[in-house]
Amino acid sequence: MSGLSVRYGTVAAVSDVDFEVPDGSVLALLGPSGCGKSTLLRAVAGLEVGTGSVCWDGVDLSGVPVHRRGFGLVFQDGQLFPHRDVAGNVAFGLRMAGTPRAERDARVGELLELVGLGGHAARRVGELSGGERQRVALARALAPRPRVLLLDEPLSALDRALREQLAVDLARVLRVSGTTALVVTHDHDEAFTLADRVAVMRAGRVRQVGTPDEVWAHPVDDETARFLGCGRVLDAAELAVFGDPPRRGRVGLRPSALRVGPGPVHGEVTARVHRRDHVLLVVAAEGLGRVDAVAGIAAAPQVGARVSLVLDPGGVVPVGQPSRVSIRDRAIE
Ligand SMILES: Nc1ncnc2c1ncn2[C@@H]1O[C@H](COP(=O)(O)OP(=O)(O)OP(=O)(O)O)[C@@H](O)[C@H]1O
Repeated sequence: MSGLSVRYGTVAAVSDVDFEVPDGSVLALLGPSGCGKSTLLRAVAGLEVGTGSVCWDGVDLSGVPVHRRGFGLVFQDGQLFPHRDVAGNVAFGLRMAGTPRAERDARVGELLELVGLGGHAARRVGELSGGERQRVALARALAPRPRVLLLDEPLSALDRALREQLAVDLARVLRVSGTTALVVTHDHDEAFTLADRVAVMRAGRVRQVGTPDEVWAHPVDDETARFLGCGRVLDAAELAVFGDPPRRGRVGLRPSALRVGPGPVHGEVTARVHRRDHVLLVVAAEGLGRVDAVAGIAAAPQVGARVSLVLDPGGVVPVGQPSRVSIRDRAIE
């Protein structure tokens, strides 16, 4: 994509986006609701017309209609054909392409195995669970061996536990099949599970592109850090209350950066919520203001309790464009 922009009337849904998706890799478009992810995906598919260009292997696709791009699409709700069984759905693209029957049947069997639905070929799609339906939608999209698979929030209609399981399965299926894919999601855990690289979007623009580790270790600005789950972004110098040597620049505090324990900072618990394996507290901390902190479930303090906080340096991430000096320092290290 280069200089890709899409407008709806006065709304600039996508603005001047440039990036490449290397062959065989998975890129996640990650960002809050309304930031332009789906519009960008639809422009790649050819469903929206914008300015700038979308190229495949150096060839501009602007005159190429949706069905001739060779791209597969998977949407949030699968959109299966209700009157066909599972095999009939998966075989659809192959039948349209005139693939001979024996080859079609073999490919359908192979894909159902790949998505964990071996033995379900003859089931009616109306009898499938939401997770099974999305697996069928994925197998159907992969069957004609698309050049690129475009997935728009493929798991968001499912409940959380199923979503996590299916994200791991989907990541495996994409790797095993060597599929080049663009995945839209608003869930950073999902993006980090699925993708080799993540493009973080905000207000129509791509703010940061990198591997999950790079993006997670060094968000490019305060809003990106907050979006990725840093409960608080502050000047590094403010952490001097923990007795650390003063640091420079901005830092983000991940949810686990502060924990209840014998530390130098004191405060009062103003809210608490149970997570799976810990309790997340909101603490009005002296010298720091409102911060998140974690406590073990067994001894988690109640709202109103006085607590002390310990800083885990592993939960503190630098925020902002890496400076030239720090890049050189790192290279020297
Ligand atoms: N058909 C349309 N007509 C007018 N405005 C639109 C249309 N589709 C999207 N928009 C606007 O374009 C912007 C980007 O929308 P888009 O659906 O791409 O965002 P998104 O990041 O995919 O959001 P979500 O995660 O909620 O699906 C939003 O401001 C939205 O209101």
